[in-house]
Amino acid sequence: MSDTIFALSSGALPSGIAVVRLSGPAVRFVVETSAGKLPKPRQATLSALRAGDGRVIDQGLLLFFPGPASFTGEDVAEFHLHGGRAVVAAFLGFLGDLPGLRLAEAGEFTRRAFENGRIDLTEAEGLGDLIAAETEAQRRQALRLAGGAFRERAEDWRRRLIDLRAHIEADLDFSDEDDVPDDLSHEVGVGIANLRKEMERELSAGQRGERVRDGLEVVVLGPPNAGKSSLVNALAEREVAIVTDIPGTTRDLLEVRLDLGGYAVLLVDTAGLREGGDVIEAEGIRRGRARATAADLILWLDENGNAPPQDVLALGVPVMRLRTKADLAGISEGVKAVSVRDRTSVDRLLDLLTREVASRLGGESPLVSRARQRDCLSRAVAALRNAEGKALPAEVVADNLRQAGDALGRLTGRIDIEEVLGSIFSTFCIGK
Ligand SMILES: Nc1nc2c(c(=O)[nH]1)N(C=O)[C@@H](CNc1ccc(C(=O)N[C@@H](CCC(=O)O)C(=O)O)cc1)CN2
Ligand SMILES: Nc1nc2c(ncn2[C@@H]2O[C@H](COP(=O)(O)OP(=O)(O)OP(=O)(O)O)[C@@H](O)[C@H]2O)c(=O)[nH]1
Repeated sequence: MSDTIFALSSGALPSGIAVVRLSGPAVRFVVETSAGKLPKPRQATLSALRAGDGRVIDQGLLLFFPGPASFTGEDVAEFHLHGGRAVVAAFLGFLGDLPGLRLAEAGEFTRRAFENGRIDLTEAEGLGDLIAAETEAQRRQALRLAGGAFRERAEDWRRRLIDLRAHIEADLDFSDEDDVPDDLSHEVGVGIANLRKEMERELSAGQRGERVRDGLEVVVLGPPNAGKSSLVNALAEREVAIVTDIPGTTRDLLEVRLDLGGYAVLLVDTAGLREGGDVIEAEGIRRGRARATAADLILWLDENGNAPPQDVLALGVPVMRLRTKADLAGISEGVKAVSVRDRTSVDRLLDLLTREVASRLGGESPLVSRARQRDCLSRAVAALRNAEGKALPAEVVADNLRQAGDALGRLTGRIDIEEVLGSIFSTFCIGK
């Protein structure tokens, strides 16, 4: 029999209310011990909540969700206590002393929901993302995933794969007659190609999905003293980076998270690019370049409005050029100018960046939003491609369709994923 797990599911103490959640076979016993009796299922009930020795810990609301129609599929209870440290400590102490009860690990409630078939792995990932979401686009995307949009899609694909395999079986049965198989194999070929195209569309939308989830990476590059750190501070509206008039001040990479119009952006300040300087600075420059290689956008800053050097352009990353310290010189043509001494110019730049980010990441929330999902779907697509070759033996086609189905099975967690579960759920909060 599994343990009964419990955790403080609400946030930092003290708080107005604190929610302690439990799941498992001992829940009925715990509720009866603490509240005296089981309340009506799913109805908030006010009760004196007692410790094992009968002393009242708090007056709180209690909810009981009998399994299997609960979030985890097991009996679940929630105690809504006053969010004082001593209240919560006393209550958790009471629970910890009961036999068969232990504190939940990170994500363990959701893991049980998954293991009991209440949700699939993409929904679990969506719930994790929903709790981690910091921007509107992240929230929308996570809610769609948590609501089962990807699961439904994957289930539809899987049903169609099974149908196609059934057609092929029929094809094999007809193999001694010459007229029927042609029609069937044409139908099967079209079915496979359609599936593959739909999956490819989701994969390509998923590039956006991963950027929405992880944040679009914008790396600030430019010569020493160009005003990079000053601009990063101005964009972030706080003093995150050290600013001095000494060239070579910034040595390590500095990351700032921005919310631009509901999209997460990771702004990375780097060491000014130059020859010479000490080993620390040189390492900083190396890191800046390396980071820029994988960036989504480079902001190239130069106080004279000069273009970036060839090796920066050669990275193949889109570059936005900015002339800094615009308060010091006249208007320059062609290059956008900004001064941290002129808030209007910084706000204009923020608007410009927001439009750029929105145009890249906007649109309906994609289903694919992390590498694991992309890998599974890519494998399914690869298997379908292998099934599409001309004049392949039916057995080979069928085997590739089976492999595509297995890849979808790993996506939704239906098969063979024990080793990835730990890494997925360990990033969750305790109590989720
Ligand atoms: N107090 C509280 N608020 C919460 C949660 C919770 O567990 N407790 N949630 C937790 O994540 C979210 C809501 N999600 C939930 C999802 C499923 C079930 C549940 O019991 N499902 C049953 C019955 C559904 C029904 O009555 O229609 C089921 O799926 O069979 C409960 C909450 C957000 N807010
Ligand atoms: N007048 C004026 N001075 C600025 C502006 N932006 C930055 N500065 C000054 O330029 C100097 C260098 O600024 P930083 O932001 O440290 O430049 P950086 O590019 O990060 O420098 P490194 O770390 O050396 O690469 C500081 O003295 C800033 O106060 C601006 O818009 N106008």
